[in-house]
Amino acid sequence: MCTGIRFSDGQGSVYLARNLDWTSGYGQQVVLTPTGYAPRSPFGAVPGIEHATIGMGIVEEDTPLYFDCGNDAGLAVAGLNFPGYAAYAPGPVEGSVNVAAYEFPLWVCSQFASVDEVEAALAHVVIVDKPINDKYPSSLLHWIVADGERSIVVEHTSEGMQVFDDDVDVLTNQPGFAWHHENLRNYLNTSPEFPPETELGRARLTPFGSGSHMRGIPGDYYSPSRFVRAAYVNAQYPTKGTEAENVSRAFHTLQQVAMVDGCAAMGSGEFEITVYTGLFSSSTATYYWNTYDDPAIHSVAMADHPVDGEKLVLA
Ligand SMILES: C[C@H](CCC(=O)NCCS(=O)(=O)O)[C@H]1CC[C@H]2[C@@H]3[C@H](O)C[C@@H]4C[C@H](O)CC[C@]4(C)[C@H]3C[C@H](O)[C@]12C
Repeated sequence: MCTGIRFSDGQGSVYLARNLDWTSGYGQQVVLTPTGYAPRSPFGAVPGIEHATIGMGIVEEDTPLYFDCGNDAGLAVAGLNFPGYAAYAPGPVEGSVNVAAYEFPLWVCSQFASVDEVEAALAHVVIVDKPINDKYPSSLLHWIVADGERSIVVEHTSEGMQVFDDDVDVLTNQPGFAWHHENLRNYLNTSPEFPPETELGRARLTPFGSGSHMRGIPGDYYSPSRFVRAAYVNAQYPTKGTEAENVSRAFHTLQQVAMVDGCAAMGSGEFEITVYTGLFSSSTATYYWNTYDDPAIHSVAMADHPVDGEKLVLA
């Protein structure tokens, strides 16, 4: 499973963070796509790199396959599993902008500067089941796209393209975003408040301590439960101004929905873990991450490398 969250520093910067939950990694590393790089876009959706992009991914056929990334204009995107719902066009559709599923994050970050721009462009987009090669068939995903103002969720299903305003700035896995959003109405009773002394019959009852009104927030790893828990924590977290505070915020929030070895098996019997937690900060154009086995937070800033080169940079 995976969880993505977006928040801002209140000064126009975006922080987009995600847990990548799976049984093992794909050999992913931080990849910087500079503006001089010449993409090989199967249907021409990514003719060139307008915005330098940094994020976590792998490189195949000299092409960055991003799991999540952000750009020099303060726009970011993350892809999360959506099997059973995601459905892509079997081939390119004439008259549309045809984006191969694997290049969707690069298309977003290399071409656009804001969520509004992406949303407008999506009206003409078809996502195509065009794998990069035989080794990596198209993944069935949905995406959260975020900037300093807001986020949207992009789902391409048998109904076609659907775009949702994500007013809670969270995404997990199945079912679709609309279901998760409706499900939040089951948790209207939850709040961070400290309850007053209450009378029950002749008894006067006081809380054991803080957290009493959080009871009911689900604690398990199931996708609907992680959505509710991440939405609660992300919404209640106070706005923070500094980079250090916001990095801390992202990792603490995603720790709430991180998967621990041995607790949740997939159909194969293998256990899911949070392989890595990644964060893009537009405030400093920096990608931060840690892994299951190395919880120390590492970072690479765009400024650490030339952003106008021709070659992909593996940081
Ligand atoms: C497995 C990852 C999603 C994790 C997740 O959401 N798990 C949910 C588990 S469950 O179903 O809900 O149980 C996804 C996210 C991004 C994906 C990768 C990116 O899309 C980049 C390439 C795309 C290629 O087509 C396939 C390999 C790949 C390298 C993908 C492998 C895999 O599907 C990734 C790593």
